[in-house]
Amino acid sequence: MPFLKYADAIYVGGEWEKTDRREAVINPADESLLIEAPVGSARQVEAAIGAARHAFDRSDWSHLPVAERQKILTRFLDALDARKGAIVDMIVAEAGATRMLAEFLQYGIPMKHARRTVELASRPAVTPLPVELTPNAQGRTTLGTGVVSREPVGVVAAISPYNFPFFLNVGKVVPALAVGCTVVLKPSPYTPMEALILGEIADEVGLPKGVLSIVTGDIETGKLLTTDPRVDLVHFTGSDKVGAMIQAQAAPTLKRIVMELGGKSALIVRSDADIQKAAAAGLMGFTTHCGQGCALTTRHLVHNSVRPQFVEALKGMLTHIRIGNPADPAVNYGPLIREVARKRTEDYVAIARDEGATLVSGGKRPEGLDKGFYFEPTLFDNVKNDSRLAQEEVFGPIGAVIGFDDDDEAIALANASDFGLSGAIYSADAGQAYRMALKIRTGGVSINGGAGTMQSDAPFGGIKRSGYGREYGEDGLNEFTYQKVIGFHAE
Ligand SMILES: NC(=O)c1ccc[n+]([C@@H]2O[C@H](COP(=O)([O-])OP(=O)(O)OC[C@H]3O[C@@H](n4cnc5c(N)ncnc54)[C@H](O)[C@@H]3O)[C@@H](O)[C@H]2O)c1
Ligand SMILES: C[N+](C)(C)CC=O
Repeated sequence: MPFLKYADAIYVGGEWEKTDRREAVINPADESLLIEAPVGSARQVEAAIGAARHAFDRSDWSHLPVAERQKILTRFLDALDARKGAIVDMIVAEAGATRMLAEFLQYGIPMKHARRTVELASRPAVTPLPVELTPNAQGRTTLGTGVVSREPVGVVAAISPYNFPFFLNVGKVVPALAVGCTVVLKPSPYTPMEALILGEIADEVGLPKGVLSIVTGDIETGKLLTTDPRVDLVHFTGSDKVGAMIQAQAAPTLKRIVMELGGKSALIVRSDADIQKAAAAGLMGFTTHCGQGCALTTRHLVHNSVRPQFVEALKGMLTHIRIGNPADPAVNYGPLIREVARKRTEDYVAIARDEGATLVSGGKRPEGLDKGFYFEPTLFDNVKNDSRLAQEEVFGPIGAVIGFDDDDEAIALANASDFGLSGAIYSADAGQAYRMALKIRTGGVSINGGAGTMQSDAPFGGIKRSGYGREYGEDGLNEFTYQKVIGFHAE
């Protein structure tokens, strides 16, 4: 399938450069070869950083009037929309997302966020300080005032994971460029195409050379980007384990970092909840993208009085799952990304059984699907919150049902996690759900199916091992800036 114009080259400083190394990228649905993707060399990665540094320091991008950057970025987003069909096909083939997920969540939402980000870039970048009268050394009063100016932080190394590749690449590149930063983007080696296509679009719309480079590779490329003194900010999305490595790698050069990491979020179902709606949310919480979502609610905390109904309802809904090749529009549940992820999920089934949890449904490779990295949606009941299944991020399709007896216990269980990314509450008493949401230590909580952090103006991010910093909305934009005070003096 000819997804890319330059499938054998990476985008360095505005030029397409062939690489010495190539690595196979396979389709997780059938293990077929998609492309022999280019892998950047250390020299090429260093050249991309150099080009970004030069483009930033020359200042013609960061000092452009914001309206000019907005025009270029709107052309950039329009050009992406013109290739939407091909990009959606790419996400289906490379990330294994079902067609519907690829179209609406993996493509549609980030494009909506990106257009809003471009609009928000014209927020006032300079705000006045109030006038202040201060006695000086001679006892005379001086007039203190000035402005606070938001400046682009500089060169950004954007590092993204495989599960929502287009979403997260666009979510890093667009706000960084909108405020005047320059960017070197490194995607996951499993999903390089959703990044390389951004280079083609940059070329097409005439983004100045060096403002955006796309380099490919894995750990070595990532290490170069996070240790090079010419990089000012690392904007990382991925696992907490790699996040911790990056924090250490970036420490000697004291880089700023934004970390969007993993989660083990709780769905709380109160006794007065609409059980059908809560079970539908529970289903989405571990089956969406085969469980490969950071903000999914994989821990289902259910009031013991309604737990049997919840589990039954969920079990019934699982019968509507159509597993198969996600390119087929009738399929609503695809594969995991690689065999290592499939095997890890299988291992957690064994761990959960050893821990005494009750297997309700799933637990193995689906029959008749021997090629591809498929795993049945798997539900466990009677899970203990301090078990490994409840505490560790599986990043595969396993839901864990845990009982509780009152709201305080539900809040305590939700918070008894090293992660703190998202959460959800179902209850007929929205006021009580809101009071509970205020006590839950995560970056966001959705009540009765509210859009929560998936809105374009809502800051997205976590606390604890889910990371720090925010994406999207004004706070997301501000992560790519620093504040400078310019003071005036008048006698
Ligand atoms: N919070 C969020 O917004 C969010 C969104 C999507 C995924 N995630 C998380 O991402 C993880 C799944 O994605 P993954 O398996 O691709 O993550 P990962 O952490 O294994 O890899 C992420 C990226 O880091 C790179 N990398 C690996 N080692 C590196 C190093 N030492 N230095 C620099 N870069 C390095 C990888 O090549 C990849 O591009 C899950 O934990 C998931 O929760 C978080
Ligand atoms: C990108 N997002 C937040 C939709 C899903 C994370 O894996």
